[in-house]
Amino acid sequence: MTSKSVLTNSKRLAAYKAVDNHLDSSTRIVGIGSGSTVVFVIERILQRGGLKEAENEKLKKLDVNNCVFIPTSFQSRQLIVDNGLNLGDVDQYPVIDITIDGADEVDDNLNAIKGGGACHLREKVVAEISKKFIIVADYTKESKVLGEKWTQGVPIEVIPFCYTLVLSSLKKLGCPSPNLRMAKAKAGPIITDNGNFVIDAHFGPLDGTKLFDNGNRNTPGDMMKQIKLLTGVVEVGLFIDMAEIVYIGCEDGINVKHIKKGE
Ligand SMILES: O=C[C@H](O)[C@H](O)[C@H](O)COP(=O)(O)O
Repeated sequence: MTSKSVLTNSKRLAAYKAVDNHLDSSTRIVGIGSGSTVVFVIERILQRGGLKEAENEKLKKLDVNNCVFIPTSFQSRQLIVDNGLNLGDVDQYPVIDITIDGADEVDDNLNAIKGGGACHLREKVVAEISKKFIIVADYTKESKVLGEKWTQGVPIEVIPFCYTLVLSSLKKLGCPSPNLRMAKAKAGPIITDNGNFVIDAHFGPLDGTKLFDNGNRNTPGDMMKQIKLLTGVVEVGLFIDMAEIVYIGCEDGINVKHIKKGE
């Protein structure tokens, strides 16, 4: 297997495991995260619903026609609609049974960096109203300290009018070179699903060794609060203490490990 297919396989393994362990006949309202790993969540849901063929497996059936799927981005909405699943929104379903989402980096305490695809605002809303929030990721995402592996920076959604102010506020907060995220096939910055910009701010490993004048430290939780308070910031891609369980597809292409709250 090439390293690319090992990676893809580990995403698939984690996604399948989460769907198999947590979606059953009582599941009704399902939040669908965004990104490349979530594609396999939908794939497994379709297999479990008998809408897509599964390889050599007798799968426990899922009554997908009785489920409603809540998207976290344009991409996840398309996944839901294109596959003929029932689409809902947070205003119709203010409480969600379970949400499965990807992450850019996850630590041992189940804190995560998200927003590599600029979807973290809606992802956070959906996660927050979910009774169960589950993360699925490949082995490259696991780390001891957030910021060790995802070095492109914490994604921060900002109001366009405020981006220069937020850039300078982030420098004052200790980020040497925050970047306005630029689009690849469009001139200028990327625009989120909410019409905003994204700034990526790398503060180094968020290991708690730095003490700010206000008594905060550079822990994921303190950084989340401090960044969120900056004028112009809409949402920060730090998900603190939100996930109940994280599934990580291993590099061997066979096993899936999990990290569970309280274990
Ligand atoms: O904004 C994007 C989301 O937070 C994704 O869930 C995250 O970037 C992980 O994506 P992927 O599964 O493609 O690594």
